[in-house]
Formats: sequence, C-alpha cells, structure tokens
Amino acid sequence: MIINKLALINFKNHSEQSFYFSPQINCFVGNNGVGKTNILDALHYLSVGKSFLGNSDLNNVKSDEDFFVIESEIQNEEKEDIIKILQPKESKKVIKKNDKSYDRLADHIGYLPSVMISPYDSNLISDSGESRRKFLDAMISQTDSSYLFDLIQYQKTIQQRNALLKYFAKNRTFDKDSLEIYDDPISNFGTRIFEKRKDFVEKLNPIVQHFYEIISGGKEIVNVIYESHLLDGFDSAQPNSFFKELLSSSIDKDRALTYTSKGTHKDDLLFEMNGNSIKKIGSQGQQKSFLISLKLAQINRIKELTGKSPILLLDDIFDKLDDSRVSQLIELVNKESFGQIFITDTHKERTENVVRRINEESKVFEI
Ligand SMILES: Nc1ncnc2c1ncn2[C@@H]1O[C@H](COP(=O)(O)OP(=O)(O)OP(=O)(O)O)[C@@H](O)[C@H]1O
Repeated sequence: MIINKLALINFKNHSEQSFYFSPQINCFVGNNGVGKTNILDALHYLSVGKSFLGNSDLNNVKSDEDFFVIESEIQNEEKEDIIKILQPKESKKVIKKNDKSYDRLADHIGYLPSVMISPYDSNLISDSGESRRKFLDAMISQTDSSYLFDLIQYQKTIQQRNALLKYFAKNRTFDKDSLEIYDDPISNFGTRIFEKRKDFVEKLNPIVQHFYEIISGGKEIVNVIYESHLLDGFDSAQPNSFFKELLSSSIDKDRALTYTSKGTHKDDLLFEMNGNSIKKIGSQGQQKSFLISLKLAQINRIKELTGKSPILLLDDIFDKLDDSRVSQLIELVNKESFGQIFITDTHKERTENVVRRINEESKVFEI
C-alpha cells in the first residue's frame, strides 16, 4: 500500500494542505509547532480512523472551524482507492472508501496497516498496563479482524458483569446464577484473546531482541514477556474451563471490589533489560532503542501475517539517539526494506544527510 496523495482541510493547524508523496521516503521538516506531527497523525487516522495522541476527534477540528477532512489516494496493488475521513463538529465521523461509507470502523482496520514511532512511545514504558494492552491489541487487530471482534465482545460483557456487581452492592443483594450467565461468553472470548496474545508476544520477542541487538551493538539483552492471570494453570486441552474457574474462584473478591478482578482485561507486558525492568534501569537512549526495536518487530510481524508492508511513521526519531545508534537504525531501515516511510524532524540538514545515506527515492517537505 502506497499513499500517493494526502489532502487536509481544517485538520488541527492545517487549513488546506496537499502533499504528493514519494513511494519510499517522505520527510516533513520545520520548526517546533508548525504541524509536522499533525501530518503523521492524519496518516494515522487513515490507517485506524483515529488520532494516535488519543485526542477526541472534535479536538482535531481546526479552532473556529466546523469540520475537518482527511482525503487520500492510496495505491492498492493495481488500483487506486480514495479514503476520505470527514468529521463535522455537529455529527458523527464518516469514513469512506471509494465513496462508500463503512458501517463500522472495525471494518477499515487492517486495510492500511501502520506503525508509528514517536516520543509518546515512552508512555508504553512509564504508564499503567492499560496502555501496553492497548498497544498489544492495536498490533494484533491490524493483522486479525476476528481478534478485534472478540475484544469488543469481551469488553462489553465485562462491563455488563461489572454493572451487575455494582447493582448487587448498591441494593445489598446477590444472585450467583445471574452473575454466572456471563461466565461462558467471557471465557470464550477471553480465552481466544489470551491464546492470540500469548502466541503474538512469543513470536514478537525474538524479533525485538534481534533489532535491539543491531541498534545497540549487542550491548544489552532485552525481553518482552506476556503477563496474564491465565498463564498459571492454563490447559490447552480444556481452554475455556480454566477461565471459568478463575471467575468463580474470585467471586467474593469481585463482590467486594464491585468489578471483575481476574481476566485478560488485566493482562500486561513486561519489558526487561538484562533481567531487570527497563523502566527502572534503562537510560533514555536505551529505552528509546528498545521502543524502536519493539516497533520494528511490529512491522515485521504485520508484514509476515498480512503480506502488506505497513506505512512507517517516524516522529522526532533522531532525538536522544547517539550518532552510532542513528547509523545502525538507518542501516536497518535500508536492509529490511520497510514500506513507505514518513519522517518528521526539526533539523533539515540532519534529515537530508540521513536520507542521502538511506539511498532511496525521497521527498522533503518544508512545513
Ligand atoms: N484543533 C486545532 N486547531 C488549531 N491548531 C491546532 C489544533 N490542534 C493542534 N493545533 C496546533 O498544532 C501545533 C502543533 O503541531 P505539531 O505537534 O504537529 O507540531 P510539530 O511541528 O510536530 O512540532 P514539534 O517539532 O515541536 O514536535 C500547535 O501549534 C497547536 O496549537
């Protein structure tokens, strides 16, 4: 998939902008705050229908305007598709492919896979498990639409179970049978989610290690470890029954807490360097190298599973990396022949130097 053209109207600080892209490398250079990251965010919208910054859609409408439009021409093998996202201030967001609206956003996920590497990635290390779960879910969803369906159903059912637990607490009543109605759907959806997450992380980890070794010159060993309540005692011969046991053994605790305390909604990823938490012992540069390795491994898995090269969005990537790590990274990008790449940087000369070394067709846009 190659994005040939991007046109923005009233998207964040961009009133009207069009770009005709190189199929290989595209750089946006300019001072702080001119809207370089916003362009990557628009490309992220094209991929997954929302901002990578987690902003609400309405916040992305340019101040004092009534709507935004992101429109693009995308080379999809032999044909060109038009993807259009329209967000009016007064009504729902519409995503169209070749003039036909999608019924559900989920149907668009996977069409144009993307991987973003940005300064905000450090939140993956510093934040709570929720942001790592979201990252894992977004990664698997881009390669497996049934995963996204299971995830949506699982989350809905957990919400219903939690609402019932709260109802019981509020009305000082309890009915075990009504609570157990949720055991089957939760364990069915949840077990599938668990198995896919476990498998995905097991295959991702050696690739992360491989990339980290290249970027760091083999200085440290990193590990991505999947953590789940389901790991201890899970029996693949009877997959669902273990989840059900987990739910029933925590009923008393759940009643006291008024929410479901055990399940895949509590999963996490552990990031380690030389056997210790990378959050505790990793320097900023080491953490950044780890996150880049994680994202490059994500590209690798998406390519392997879907046959599509995701677009690579690199926001301020060169910041905080020393020269040798930048060189290793460039060599890697060169060797691995990633798909179409979009880079932002405040230093025009640095970007131009880097791009020259990559030796691919490129365009530099001054914003
Ligand atoms: N809804 C909006 N309406 C108008 N302007 C907006 C809106 N949302 C964000 N902006 C503006 O976008 C600018 C930030 O853009 P962006 O983060 O893309 O900059 P950047 O060029 O990547 O900067 P840096 O080099 O600092 O990362 C800010 O000036 C901000 O005020």
